[in-house]
Amino acid sequence: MTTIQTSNLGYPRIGENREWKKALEAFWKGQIAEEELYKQLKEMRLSYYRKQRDAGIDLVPVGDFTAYDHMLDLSAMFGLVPGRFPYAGGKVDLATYFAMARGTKEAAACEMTKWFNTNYHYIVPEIGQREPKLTHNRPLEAYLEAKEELSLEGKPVMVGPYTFLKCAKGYASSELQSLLMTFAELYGEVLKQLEQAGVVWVQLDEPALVLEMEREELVWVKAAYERMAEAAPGLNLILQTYFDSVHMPEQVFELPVQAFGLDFVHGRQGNMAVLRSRLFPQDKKLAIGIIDGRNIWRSDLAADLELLREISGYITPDRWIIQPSCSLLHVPVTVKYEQLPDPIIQQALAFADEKLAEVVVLSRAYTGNASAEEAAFASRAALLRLNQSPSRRVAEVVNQMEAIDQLSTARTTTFEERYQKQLKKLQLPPLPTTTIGSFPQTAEVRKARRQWKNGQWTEAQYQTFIQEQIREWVDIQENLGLDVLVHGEFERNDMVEFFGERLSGFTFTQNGWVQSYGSRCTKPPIIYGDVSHDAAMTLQETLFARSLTHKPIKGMLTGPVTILAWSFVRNDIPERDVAYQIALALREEVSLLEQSGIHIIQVDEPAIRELTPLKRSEWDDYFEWAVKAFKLCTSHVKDETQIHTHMCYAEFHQIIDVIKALDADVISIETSRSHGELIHAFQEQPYEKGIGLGVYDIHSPRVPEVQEMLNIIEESLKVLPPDRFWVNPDCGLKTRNKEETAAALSNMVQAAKEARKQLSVKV
Ligand SMILES: Nc1nc2c(c(=O)[nH]1)N[C@@H](CNc1ccc(C(=O)N[C@@H](CCC(=O)N[C@@H](CCC(=O)N[C@@H](CCC(=O)O)C(=O)O)C(=O)O)C(=O)O)cc1)CN2
Ligand code: MET
Ligand SMILES: [Zn+2]
Repeated sequence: MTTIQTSNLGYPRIGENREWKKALEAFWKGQIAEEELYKQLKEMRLSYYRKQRDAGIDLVPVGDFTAYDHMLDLSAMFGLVPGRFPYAGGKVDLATYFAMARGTKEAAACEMTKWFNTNYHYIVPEIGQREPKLTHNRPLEAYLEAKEELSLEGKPVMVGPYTFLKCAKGYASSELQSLLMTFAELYGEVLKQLEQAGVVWVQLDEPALVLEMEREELVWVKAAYERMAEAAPGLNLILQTYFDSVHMPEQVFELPVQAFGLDFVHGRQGNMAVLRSRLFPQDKKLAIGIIDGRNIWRSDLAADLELLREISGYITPDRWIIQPSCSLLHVPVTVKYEQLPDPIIQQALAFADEKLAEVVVLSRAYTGNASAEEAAFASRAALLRLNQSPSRRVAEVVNQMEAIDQLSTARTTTFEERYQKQLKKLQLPPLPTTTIGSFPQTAEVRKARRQWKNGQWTEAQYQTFIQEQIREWVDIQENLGLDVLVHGEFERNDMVEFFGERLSGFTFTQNGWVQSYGSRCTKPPIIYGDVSHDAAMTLQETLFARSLTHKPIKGMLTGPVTILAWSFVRNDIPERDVAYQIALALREEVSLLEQSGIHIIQVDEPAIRELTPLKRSEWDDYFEWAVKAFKLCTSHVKDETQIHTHMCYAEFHQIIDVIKALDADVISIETSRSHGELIHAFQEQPYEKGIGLGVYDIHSPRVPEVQEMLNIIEESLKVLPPDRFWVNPDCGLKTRNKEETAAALSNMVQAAKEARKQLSVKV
């Protein structure tokens, strides 16, 4: 039998010990120079290539590595520098590149948004401000470097023109067709140069082809790909889709490329149906995404072998490329240094490096290699041990879940009625000001936590330290004149990991970091078993804050859907059931806060939009359980208790109905980077409950002027009810420093006061 080609779609940038993050942040702080940054980045890049090659991967991706984000790399390569940044043309320099990502004093950063249904955020390309041009050939540089330094025949990777444009903003949908042709020329030039350099395979990522697109668009996509194929007729193109099954397979398979990459993990049902209907063209290669690039569990390789056997009935193995389902960007680097408390869980894990090993084992096992076959059965045994582990099932939780329909999922009074009662109790001014929860997680705070976790600090020392932080920031908030205060979340390493650490059913890695945006990483907890509430999680800090002030303190919880979305989740039961389990646990925490006299409780659900299925036809089912989960933990409170929620990075206009269905008394949403679009949405669909539109971007170190925020408030009040409008930043302030935060909040309170004056004049 022939050997089967193996491939990888993309490798994590951050490094085994987050070297990448550390290098970038050192550069931004001025601790290392540009040259040193480049040197370190190059070392990392080459070491990742070596690792992948040594693992036995035939097609090692090049060009996926970045200094911030792969979409921003494309914008820069095409000279798409927004007009507000100075730019003289030519290759975009590093300062401009980072300015687009992070903003400067003079110019606001580019918008950042979720990459499909992941917790990765990309920098949104802005079309129409500067003429697109090919300023340099980035994939070519990466290819040549790998060839020269390592004699590696790399596979250049980039997002394809359709997905690039679908993820961009600044143009009307009527312009898509002509833009596709403009970009086809530019991509064509890139590909031509790659062909001339001797490149064999190029991967063009087109995850947007899994969305339910218009048929017409695919006609345009075809024209664009024909143009690109003409430019580089000798090149082999892999059209790569992921995160779900291709939407219009018949049309997609007509595109002039040499291979199609399909996701057989997250789009298994749809993509297998495509193969079974014999739609896959026999003269193309099939890149089989079979190892899950989105979760950390080992693959059941014995089951994968069975699937491959079925696939061989539709397309012969000499035409296969075996690979992960998507880029490994979404999983941590290696299990090698992990020591989880439960060996059964430890043995069931596979991060990026282990997944590449799985890809190779699978291709060898399929072609009859005995030790690979053995390894395939060992993986099944490891997963079986996990599934049968008694820690997975907790009788009490099972019983609770069975009785779940008896619990309330709706508040007893209408919004109008209870909001009046709440206002009376809370005595707030019009346009009340608040924040989203977290205050700066300074180096000092992180160091304190590390010392406590290492045992260098006692529990008491750490608690005292946290109390000092809370005290300092309650004072600051009072002095600034904010209306609803928070304790600041200093005790939390992360809004999800923190709750995971206090609930049952979760376990943790030491170093399982994943990039979320730019240099920011998260360490998603692992939900391996039934989830339940053990003891109060937030009472101590919240009540301490309350003891320091007469102003209302808002209790802060992370919602069930977000805890689910930002954890690595067991896959032996439906996600919905895990969400309900978390909801039941949070319901208890909400009760504890309420019983302790906390009258405002915020349950953050920033990930509710992220988890929506990519196919709209599956939305209703998802929203039904997502909304139910939220209501399970919030609807049982008294009328006087005000429930807040918060969301960020969402295309809210698509989910306003869902936001309404949550029935939260107040919602705060991020808007500053995409304000206009949202205002427009509220014009069309009025929103009647309490709402705070973020008046400033917290992801940028830039301190906004009073007038800017006043403008946003004024604009918002044209479409939203002034008696229910709140003033707040876009999101939590944990990534900012103290000075920026205090200065920005001071301006925000000022802006709210100005707006109140204008309001009283009008009234
Ligand atoms: N899970 C999650 N997803 C999210 C968000 C979020 O808040 N959480 N927000 C949105 C945006 N994404 C974000 C993701 C990460 C961060 C972030 O601030 N991450 C921190 C890490 C946070 C953390 O877990 N910190 C830990 C560990 C910190 C750490 O690195 N400690 C050092 C030591 C530090 C020292 O001694 O100074 C070490 O272990 O080596 C802690 O505080 O305890 C970072 O990358 O810098 C912010 C936003 C969307 N998705
Ligand atoms: N309460 C959280 C915070 O302020 C909400 C963040 S949403 C990503 O950090
Ligand atoms: Zn947020």
